[in-house]
Amino acid sequence: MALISNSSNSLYNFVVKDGNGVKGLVDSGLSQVPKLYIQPLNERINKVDSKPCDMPPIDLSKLNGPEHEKVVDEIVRAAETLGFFQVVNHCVPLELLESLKDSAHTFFNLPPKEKVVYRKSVSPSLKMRYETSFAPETENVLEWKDYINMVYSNDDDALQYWPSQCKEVALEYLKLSSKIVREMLEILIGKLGVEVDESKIEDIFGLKMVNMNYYPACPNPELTVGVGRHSDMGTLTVLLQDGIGGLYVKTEEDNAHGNGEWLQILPIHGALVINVGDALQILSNGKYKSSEHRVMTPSTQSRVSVPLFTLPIPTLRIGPFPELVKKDGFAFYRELLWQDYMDHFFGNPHEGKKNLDFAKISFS
Ligand SMILES: O=C(O)CCC(=O)C(=O)O
Ligand SMILES: [Fe+2]
Repeated sequence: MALISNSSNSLYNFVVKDGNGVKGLVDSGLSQVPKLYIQPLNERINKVDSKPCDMPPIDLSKLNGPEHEKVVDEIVRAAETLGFFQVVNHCVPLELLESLKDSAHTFFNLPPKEKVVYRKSVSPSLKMRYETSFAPETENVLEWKDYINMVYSNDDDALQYWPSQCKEVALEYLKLSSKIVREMLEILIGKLGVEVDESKIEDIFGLKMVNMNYYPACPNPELTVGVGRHSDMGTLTVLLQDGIGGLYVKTEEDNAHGNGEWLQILPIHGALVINVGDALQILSNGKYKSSEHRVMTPSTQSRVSVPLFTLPIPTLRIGPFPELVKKDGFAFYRELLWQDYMDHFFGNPHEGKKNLDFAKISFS
């Protein structure tokens, strides 16, 4: 076991540079959270100030029956208000969801030397990265999370570069949950009343990546955050969370679901969480909401979650759909190259929905 001195610098090196992650820190026999992880008061998550989200999960199997229109309305309404909803009776088998959670635990329980080979600086491919926190180079306080990021380009690369502990299940999950994204996008874009051709829809969610997030149990969970306030950058995210809980979403002021409050997205066995990202908020000229969310650190058991992020392809120019701008009379967002938005997003620590300012048109 490595000895960690109290200096922030050597702690940073141990966790970030040497690739031991928060998991390595916890395994070193930590009884108190180091300063590097203590959040300022306004960023800490207080369970008492939040309530559970009471929106029932949406049954996707009903899209194929007489209640089709009702389910479509539920999806559209959820995307317009909270920007988050849960779905059940989807196409991803429950056994696959279980295997995904198991394989996430298996990967993060590997000894550090087997994980560090995937650090950005040494990984044989940028298609697989093992990281900790979100942007440790620019954050004053680190997030209590390790994760892997598996970017999809083709099956062969995925099977070559993604870790053996999870590559097959992650690939299967990516394919099946991409079908859900496609179906949701057809519904959501269809209801905007705009005509978008087939190839453009493909490009709008053509960049796909599966992450596995690992939040070790923390001795002082109330002082830390698992993930700080942020919105997802892309088009739609499909998220598998385990049964531990801790995902909180902020309602906008005067929202159907609350008034600037934090709601917990309670775990539902077999359900997947779907949420709108910044790209879809921009494309829909603000009609669909990319909500601010964050994750509380677990206290007794480690938590895992597995998001599929879908994003526009980097070479696509993204802006509100022209027919919508015509209908609305103005554009809330400028058109931009998607690669530029991604560079902006990854260059800054999490700070709520601030990234969207990069695309917003100022009316003052
Ligand atoms: O772990 C979770 O429940 C959510 C994680 C998340 O928001 C993200 O990875 O963007
Ligand atoms: Fe997120």
